[in-house]
Amino acid sequence: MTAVKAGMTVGTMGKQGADNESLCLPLLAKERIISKRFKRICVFCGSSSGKKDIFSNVALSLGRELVSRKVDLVYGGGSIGLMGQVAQTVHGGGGHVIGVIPTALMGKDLCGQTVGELRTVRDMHQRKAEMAGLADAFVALPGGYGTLEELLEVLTWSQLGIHEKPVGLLNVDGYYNPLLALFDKALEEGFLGLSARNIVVSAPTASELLDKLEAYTQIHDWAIPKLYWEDVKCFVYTSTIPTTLNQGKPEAI
Ligand SMILES: C/C(=C\CNc1ncnc2c1ncn2[C@@H]1O[C@H](COP(=O)(O)O)[C@@H](O)[C@H]1O)CO
Repeated sequence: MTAVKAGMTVGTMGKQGADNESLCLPLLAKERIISKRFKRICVFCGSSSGKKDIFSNVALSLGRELVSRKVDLVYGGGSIGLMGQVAQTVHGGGGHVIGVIPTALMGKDLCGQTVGELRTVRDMHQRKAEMAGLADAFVALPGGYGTLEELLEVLTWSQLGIHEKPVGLLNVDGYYNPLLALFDKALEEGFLGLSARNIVVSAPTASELLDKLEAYTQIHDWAIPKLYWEDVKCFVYTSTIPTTLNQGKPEAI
């Protein structure tokens, strides 16, 4: 049997085989769509909800989309703002949620009531390494400094060849247009190469963005020898952080 294709369903493949796509199509609306590529996606997003309803609406739709594609959520562990809305939607829909939170941010006053599996880490650096190592792709919803910092780090690491995981901007109501314009300016002024500019995938809706991320392949115009990055452990990853589920035993990812 060939690989599962985007939009193909497990039930469909079982009944008819993967090669007959035309017979599969009528079943798409009824059955769950399975992501062929991603087991977990890391979502960076605001610890606030923003002023417009559309930010929350798209956060909820991203959560539902992850559930329907059977993709687990990795995120910053808080239950406040858009972070909480995505996490509660995935958890409430039966999806698996992994929150990664520094000890200092734990506690209901700062991060709210968390859902799913919680991994506590030392600091913000360890958190980003943990989140990045766990995920197969990254999505940034609207957010502030924290979101932008997380986004720019995974973009930079992709540019340097440390990982090849797709990175997507959920450009809700044009929120990221100024940042995309700045990336275009950086390309125009010679601070970004074309292949680096093309790392950024963006779309206005969750389903469109996830479809684009599924189809993404990275094109390098130059290569850094892999060996050079051997010491960067976080993308070649085995977690040893005690979790609420493994009760302190190291867990191979
Ligand atoms: C100090 C404040 C809230 C702290 N609560 C947070 N809980 C969990 N994770 C957080 C929190 N604040 C930031 N993060 C991480 O950064 C991203 C959101 O930051 P933004 O500045 O709101 O965009 C998010 O992805 C988290 O990983 C009160 O300000």
